[in-house]
Amino acid sequence: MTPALPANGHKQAQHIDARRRHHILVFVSYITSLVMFFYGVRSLNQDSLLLPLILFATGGCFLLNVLLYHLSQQLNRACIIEALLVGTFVLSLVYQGGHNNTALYWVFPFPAILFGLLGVRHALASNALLLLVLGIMLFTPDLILAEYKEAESSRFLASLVIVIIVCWINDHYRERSHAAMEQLQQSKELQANTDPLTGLANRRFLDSSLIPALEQQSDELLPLAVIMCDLDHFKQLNDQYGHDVGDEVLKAVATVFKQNIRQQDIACRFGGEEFLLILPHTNTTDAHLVAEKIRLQLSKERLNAAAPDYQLTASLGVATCNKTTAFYDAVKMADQQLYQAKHQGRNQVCG
Ligand SMILES: Nc1nc2c(ncn2[C@@H]2O[C@H](COP(=O)(O)OP(=O)(O)OP(=O)(O)O)[C@@H](O)[C@H]2O)c(=O)[nH]1
Repeated sequence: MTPALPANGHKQAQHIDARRRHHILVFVSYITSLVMFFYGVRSLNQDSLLLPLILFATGGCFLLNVLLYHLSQQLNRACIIEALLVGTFVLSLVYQGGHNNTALYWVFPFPAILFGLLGVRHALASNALLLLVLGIMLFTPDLILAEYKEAESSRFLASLVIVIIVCWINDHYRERSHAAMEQLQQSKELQANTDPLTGLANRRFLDSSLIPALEQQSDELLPLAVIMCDLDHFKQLNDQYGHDVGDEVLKAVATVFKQNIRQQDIACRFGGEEFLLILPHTNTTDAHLVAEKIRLQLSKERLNAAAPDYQLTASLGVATCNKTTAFYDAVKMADQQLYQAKHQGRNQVCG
């Protein structure tokens, strides 16, 4: 298996994006309710109570939504409710006309707010819907209380379309550039964690990905078995047939690992001709069986053409780790078992 485990960069990017939406939600909620209450009080001396009612009710809803969000931390739900409130407020304000018929001026910030709260696709759809309903309201004067001049309505709608398109282009390319940067970061991380010769994980992978994963998902990974595997008399192969043949054998060994471990297991090139197999949710007995199977498969590898006199074998040491913090202790133990296997004559499994 090639290194994969947790995508740290992806999680970090998601966290930053959630902070962005959090700040938009909180800012819009408090500032909108403040403005609503201010204009609500100012419009109390009008003949009709409709405007103060719209302003107080919407201000109250914005405030309630943000308070519920602070309690529940349900960002998605709060953003959807906020978007619905924004839509309802815009439509009711345009319907009524607002203070001195200034309702249309207040509509302009809302396309950007919808993009900030909902993400590009949903924001584009809701802005299009808002635009459609506003268009119907403005060009069917009988439907609304307020009176807008035709020239005012058409220019308002034209400039609103421009605002929506600019917001859409901006957010679309912001999302795309973030996705491209994240992909680049992930491929760099993968490259840094991969041994170029065998394509297996390298030692850096253990610290950068496995240890954090062990801390975050210990229930899914523990007990974790480790198998340390070292090829026997590899120096002799190099000396007799050259480094290139040695490299080909290392690649063949990596293939044997990939073919004999599960999807969730990790094969890591630990040193020159030393490999570490990491088997999540595996006890010592099962790990021993896997080690034995791999030992047998390696000894069956035929290198006749490349190295006719060399019989590939390996010595393996097995240990298990039951605690997140004890991973390197288990590696050390597996290494001691490997030393024991070498000492007892090689081509065997200990531990
Ligand atoms: N071809 C090749 N050889 C490597 C690579 N990395 C390490 N080696 C060789 O692996 C050999 C390891 O030799 P030793 O540590 O003496 O071990 P050994 O000959 O396998 O003997 P035992 O482990 O005791 O059975 C050395 O000759 C290293 O040069 C590599 O990337 N490619």
